[in-house]
Amino acid sequence: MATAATAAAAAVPAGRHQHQHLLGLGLRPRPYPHRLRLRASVAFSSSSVPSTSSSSSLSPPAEGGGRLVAELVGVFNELTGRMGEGLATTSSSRLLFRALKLALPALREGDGGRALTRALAVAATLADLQMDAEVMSAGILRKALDAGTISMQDVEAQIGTGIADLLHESLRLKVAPSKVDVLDDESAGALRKFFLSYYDIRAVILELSLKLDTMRHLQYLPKHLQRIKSLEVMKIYAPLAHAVGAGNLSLELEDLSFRYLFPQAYDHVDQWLRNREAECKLLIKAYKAQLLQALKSDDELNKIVKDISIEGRYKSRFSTMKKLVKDGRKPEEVNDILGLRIILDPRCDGGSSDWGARACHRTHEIVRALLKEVPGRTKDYVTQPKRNGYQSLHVAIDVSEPGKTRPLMEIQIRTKEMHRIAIGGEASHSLYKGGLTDPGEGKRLKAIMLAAAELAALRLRDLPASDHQGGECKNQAFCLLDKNGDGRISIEELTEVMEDLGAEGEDAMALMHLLDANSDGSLSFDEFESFQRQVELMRSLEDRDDQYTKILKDKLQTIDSAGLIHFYRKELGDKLLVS
Ligand SMILES: Nc1nc2c(ncn2[C@@H]2O[C@H](COP(=O)(O)OP(=O)(O)OP(=O)(O)O)[C@@H](O)[C@H]2O)c(=O)[nH]1
Ligand SMILES: Nc1ncnc2c1ncn2[C@@H]1O[C@H](COP(=O)(O)OP(=O)(O)OP(=O)(O)O)[C@@H](O)[C@H]1O
Ligand SMILES: [Ca+2]
Ligand SMILES: [Ca+2]
Repeated sequence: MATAATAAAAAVPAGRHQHQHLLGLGLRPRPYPHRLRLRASVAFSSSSVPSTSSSSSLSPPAEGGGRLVAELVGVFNELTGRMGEGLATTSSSRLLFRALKLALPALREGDGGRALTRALAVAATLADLQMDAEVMSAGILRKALDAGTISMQDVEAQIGTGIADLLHESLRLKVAPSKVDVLDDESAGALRKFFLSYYDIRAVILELSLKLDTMRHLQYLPKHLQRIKSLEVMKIYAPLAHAVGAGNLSLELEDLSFRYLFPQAYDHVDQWLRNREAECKLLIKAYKAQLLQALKSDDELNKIVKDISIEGRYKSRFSTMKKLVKDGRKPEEVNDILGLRIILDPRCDGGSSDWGARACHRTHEIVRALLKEVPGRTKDYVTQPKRNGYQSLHVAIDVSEPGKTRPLMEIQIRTKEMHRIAIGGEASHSLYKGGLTDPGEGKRLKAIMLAAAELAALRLRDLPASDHQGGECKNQAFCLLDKNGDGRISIEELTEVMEDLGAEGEDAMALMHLLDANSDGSLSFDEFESFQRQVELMRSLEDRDDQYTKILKDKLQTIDSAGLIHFYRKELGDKLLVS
């Protein structure tokens, strides 16, 4: 309903500052298809140091070698902060630190300065996919290997055979598609199955992340290669990503290849979706908040469920295009451009499925009372499950206002158990969209993934333990630099890491001089932490500047069309308050 939408938009906690920086380094988890922006280097020009940071411990570190250490520490913190819970253990961090020390100097010069940024973005993609440090390190090292700046012997000697094996496996995968002459549906399907059956699943995921990197930089390749690579991605890698459960990665891969394969159609769909995107995303957020509040305050529903969550999404370019060509509908007739999914947790699971059905139907009543349901487009797969076992209740909602037509919104209502089946069971999304046809195959795939994860955990356990035996490490970067574990970073320890990074020995002296606030010739924990804070500050400043520019641009674009000027003012005002 028109007024409900506007009121709900205004009710969203708009000004809440979104800086959930991971260790303050300017990177926060972002869902695809947003690009990751990882800076390869930190700018330490004195002009970017804020006037408030004039104390000696916050003065800028030395150029050259100091900058390299700052970069190593910054990147290391950023990546470990991004890793899934429990994955950044001490031994896995050591591995990542070693890989970064080997790869950073090798990548810094490559590809006009882009090589390092790209390698780090690959590692960040892998972290978002919950991969461990071994796979992330392999991602970074693969980019250095591809650039020809390090050899497999370097990896084996300096990092270890576990990663070298993973890299060998990923290099074997890389050439597999070229062994198939004709990429028709049949051979593409066979190739996808081949990947899943014969390769370490972690190498498959690594290859997918590298493909995403290639696709994000396709503009640098000649046109014919753009087409060939896009076709490969569309036929093999995007469905493969669906099949391994990396749904968001798959959507971005699809959209990128769609863009290069069918530029005109892409432009058409892209423009249509882009024109509505900012407003629709705000509406998704607003309806989500409004619905959650209404559902949580309904007594009858509360008797049946103990928890309610809602997910929202805006439809991707390629997925929309498929709907348009399927039966020639217009974009405004596609009923799930905006999507919400309500997931209910009934108080009584188990035996009586009746609780789940009752919860879904009560939720449907509340939705109906609040929003404008499009007649004849409701599908109740809760009462009548699909043959594959899929259960969910779907309604289409008209979110237009007088004089302002908008795309339709789909609301899916399901219980946690129904959701589990839709995601991983026999009605799984990978079967529904990922090109797998046999349910048994889905199960086997899951088993392979679990086994691979277990193996990875074992391998990491076998790595030599940290030098800091026993004691808890409060700051992983500090502990890795303080090799002898005496609680201070000595000039010898600093020189060693700087030489590994390709800097001169004297640079270590210069950096020590800058950071050693009490001039006792070594870096204490506190001195190191203030250095780290400075690295973080630099990164977040750059990021914030970009962010403000973007916010302003977005807001100015949408203010007229959405008529939500007060909402924007409030949001923008609050954001600018944070300095
Ligand atoms: N995981 C999974 N999701 C499904 C399945 N069937 C439907 N869905 C989800 O439910 C949505 C709507 O499906 P339906 O209600 O069958 O509608 P449709 O025929 O695809 O779309 P319209 O013709 O536009 O109404 C899909 O877009 C999926 O998100 C299934 O078997 N498994
Ligand atoms: N109504 C919805 N609310 C929240 N998430 C949704 C909704 N519909 C789909 N999704 C999720 O969004 C992602 C992209 O789905 P997409 O819209 O491309 O396909 P789909 O809806 O699953 O299938 P179809 O192409 O048949 O519509 C998937 O992870 C899917 O589970
Ligand atoms: Ca859909
Ligand atoms: Ca020491």
